[in-house]
Amino acid sequence: MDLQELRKRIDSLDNELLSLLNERMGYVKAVGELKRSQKTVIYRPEREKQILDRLGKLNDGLLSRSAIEAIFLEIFAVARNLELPERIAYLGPEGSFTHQAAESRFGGMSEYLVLPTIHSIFDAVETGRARFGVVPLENNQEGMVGETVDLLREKELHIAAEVLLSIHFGFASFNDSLTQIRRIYSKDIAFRQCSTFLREYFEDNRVELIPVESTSKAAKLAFTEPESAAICSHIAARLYGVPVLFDNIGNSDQNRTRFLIISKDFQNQKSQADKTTIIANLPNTNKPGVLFDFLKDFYDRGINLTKIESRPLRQGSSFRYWFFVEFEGHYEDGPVQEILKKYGSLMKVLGSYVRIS
Ligand SMILES: C=C(O[C@@H]1C=C(C(=O)O)C=C[C@H]1O)C(=O)O
Repeated sequence: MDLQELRKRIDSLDNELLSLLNERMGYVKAVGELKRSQKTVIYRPEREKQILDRLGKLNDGLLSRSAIEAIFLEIFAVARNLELPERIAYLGPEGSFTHQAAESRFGGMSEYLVLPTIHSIFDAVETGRARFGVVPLENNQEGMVGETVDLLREKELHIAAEVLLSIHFGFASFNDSLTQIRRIYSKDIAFRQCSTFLREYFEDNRVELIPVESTSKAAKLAFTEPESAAICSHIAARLYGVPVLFDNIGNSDQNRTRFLIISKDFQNQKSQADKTTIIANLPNTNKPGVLFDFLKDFYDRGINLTKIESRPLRQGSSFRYWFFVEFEGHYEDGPVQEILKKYGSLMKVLGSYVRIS
């Protein structure tokens, strides 16, 4: 087949794809109307996961699983926008890893609200300025983002979904010679994650490491200030046009961050593989074994705990704690319900959502 013929066939398939996509959107619109009349939520991550799993199994062509996901996640995002355009708030500025996480789920066409702090994202979702918020929860090298965890306990919001993102840092600057650099901007967590690189290249040195709220703000500062550099995402360096001098400078190339999509709603149905997040205020007794008993409740029911983290209660000058707990399963599962009933109001369920591995 010559080029002309190949392109003719591609054109004809594109025509079919377009008409099929429009037909699909017709059904999506009808689903949207049903949801509106039943006052249920638009975003159903568990249904999207089911579609991706089914297509992944069905697929025997040239497309990889991640290619199918990329294409269909964009189709879902466009579909949801057609059902009801929903604004999404994320931790900015543009080009942050949180931006990347938000786009991976809500696509390039959604309306985004870019906010400067995690707190402001919770506020935007709480007041309805945004339907969803995207916030970082934990990094697999550094642990939890305290502000997110504490706000999850404080506010009446829920977790709709989780997103996992590989974090690759670059070193960006207009100065080609490292000796000209006096200041390096980044998030404090990123300085720690790139400590080996910093020690190796700025060992003797007189550089100042200046923490800022986000790595994209760091890129912006590296763009405006001479004698400066940023440790930031590629997407941020590109956004501000700062050349990346060294790529992938993290101590570990297994560096991943887990983000949460928060919303007011709490309606995810069960999928094949769910995770549940709860806040556990354990009974305030001085008796030994309170935490042990709680953990045993999970062990006895064969529920796999995936995380337990203590956080300070901040009650006077005491050293007392509450627990951020995650486990496999849905909050409606019988054994989970037994535990929740046993502890009553001491437990707060933040959400059950599709587990991403
Ligand atoms: C159409 C729906 O709404 C949204 C869009 C989906 C889609 O495009 O297939 C799937 C789930 C929802 O996030 C639905 O719930 O079925």
